Order: sequence, then C-alpha cells, then structure tokens
Amino acid sequence: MSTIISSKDVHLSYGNFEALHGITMDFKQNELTALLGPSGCGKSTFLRCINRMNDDIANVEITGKIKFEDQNIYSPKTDLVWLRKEVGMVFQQPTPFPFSVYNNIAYGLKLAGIKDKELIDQRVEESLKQAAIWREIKDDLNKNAQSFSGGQQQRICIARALAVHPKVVLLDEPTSALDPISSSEIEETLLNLKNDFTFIMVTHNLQQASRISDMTAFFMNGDLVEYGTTSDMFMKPQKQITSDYLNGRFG
Ligand SMILES: Nc1ncnc2c1ncn2[C@@H]1O[C@H](COP(=O)(O)OP(=O)(O)OP(=O)(O)O)[C@@H](O)[C@H]1O
Repeated sequence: MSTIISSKDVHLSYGNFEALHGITMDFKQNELTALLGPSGCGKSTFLRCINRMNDDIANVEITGKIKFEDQNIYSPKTDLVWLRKEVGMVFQQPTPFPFSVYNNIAYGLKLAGIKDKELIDQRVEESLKQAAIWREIKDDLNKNAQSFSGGQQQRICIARALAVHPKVVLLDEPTSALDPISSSEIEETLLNLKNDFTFIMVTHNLQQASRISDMTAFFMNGDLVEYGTTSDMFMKPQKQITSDYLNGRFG
C-alpha cells in the first residue's frame, strides 16, 4: 500500500510553548490509524496539522514538512479549499449546520464547485448510505439537521465529509460525545468504509482503537513514542511506557 500522508520532523508551537517536538510518521492509503495518548500530549494538534486547521489560531508556528501525496501542504502554493476537500474532518461534537440535511451535504459540494443538481442528489444519497443513515432519514432530507439525535447528527457529519470524495478523513474523538449504541454504530460505519478511505482518528477509547484500527500511534508530551500495527502495539509493544498506557496503567 502506498504512503498518502508523510510527516517529517513537524514541530508546532503555540506562542512560546512547543506542543509537538518533531513528529515523523507516514500513513498508508486505505488504513485506519488511531492516535492515542494521555490528555494534552498533542494528538489533536498533530491531527489538525494534516489539513492545516491550526493555521487560523493566532501565534502558531509550524516547521517541518507534511506531504499529501506529492504535495507539501505547507507550501504557499497549496490551495486550502482543495486540501480540505482531499483531507476532510469530523469533530468530537457533531457540528451540522443549522439547515436541512440535504443542504448540509450540498454545501461542501457547492464549495467544491459542483453545481449539477442531479450529481448533488446522487452524492447526497451515496454519502448518507456510506454513513449508514440513509434508511433512517431518507424521508426527512428537508428537516433541520440539528433536530436529529447526537449519533444521527454525527453520521450526517460523516456523510458531509464523505460527499466531496476525500482521500483522507481526520476524526477527532468522533464518538466521545455519544452514547454507547451510537458509538458502536459509528465504529461499524468506519469499519465498513475503511477499505475505501484513509482514516486518521484521535481516540481515548483503547478498546475502540484495538477493535477498528490497523495502525496505532502512541503520543506523549508532544513526542511520538511508538508507532506500529495495532496488533503489535497491543500485544508486544517495544517500550514499557507504551505497554503501561495501553494496559490502562495510566491515562
Ligand atoms: N489553541 C491553543 N493555544 C495554546 N495551547 C494550546 C492550544 N491548543 C492546545 N494547546 C496545548 O497544546 C498541548 C497539546 O494539546 P492537544 O489538544 O493537541 O492535546 P491532546 O492530546 O489532543 O489532548 P486531549 O486528549 O485532552 O484532547 C496541550 O498542552 C494544550 O494545552
């Protein structure tokens, strides 16, 4: 499988505070990678580097290189609309816009320059099916997306992210705000999709990581401590500290 995202010596500082101390790692196409580690270790900061979501925060300085396919995404030539179409994002809190389900999904498509009504209709249906919510809401596409349950809203957000046909989807604790049934539905959805997309997911849920990820990365204090296949990381980690964390000895 080929590398789709490559990070080389990425440092990030918020003002005087360096939150990432040189992250080097590659992500392969169509794998699901879990980013794990204690609170404040830099997982979300690193995730946001991958589609330049930190750019909007004041006093952020980033050095090093992140390549998406062959493109250095921090090059001044990078078109952010293009980058965020290729590298989509789903957040911890479901964040549908306060308008209809249909228009939530059409929004990103229109931003990506798609105007053909038939193609938009087709993508709305396709992405809601991929996010495993089509059957539940196909008769309610004109209803306000915020009127659905938390789990349904999160699947609408996943559909919105998928509709523009991204290659990579970043997920920042996508199930931590949801009840256990909704969480397992999202897990199931990701499992069904993981051969078609590259997912990079921050999670605090070790069982979830071991159930659905192919690769696991363990972060601590702004460093990548260990990275490998999920089975190796959980069964035979190289470092004691990784073993302690993955066995729940600290959090
Ligand atoms: N906008 C910001 N301004 C200043 N410092 C920040 C900002 N965002 C994060 N930090 C700091 O950077 C460090 C890494 O934070 P980050 O949110 O990436 O960690 P995390 O591992 O994702 O944590 P959690 O699991 O709690 O979400 C923390 O010390 C945090 O306080």
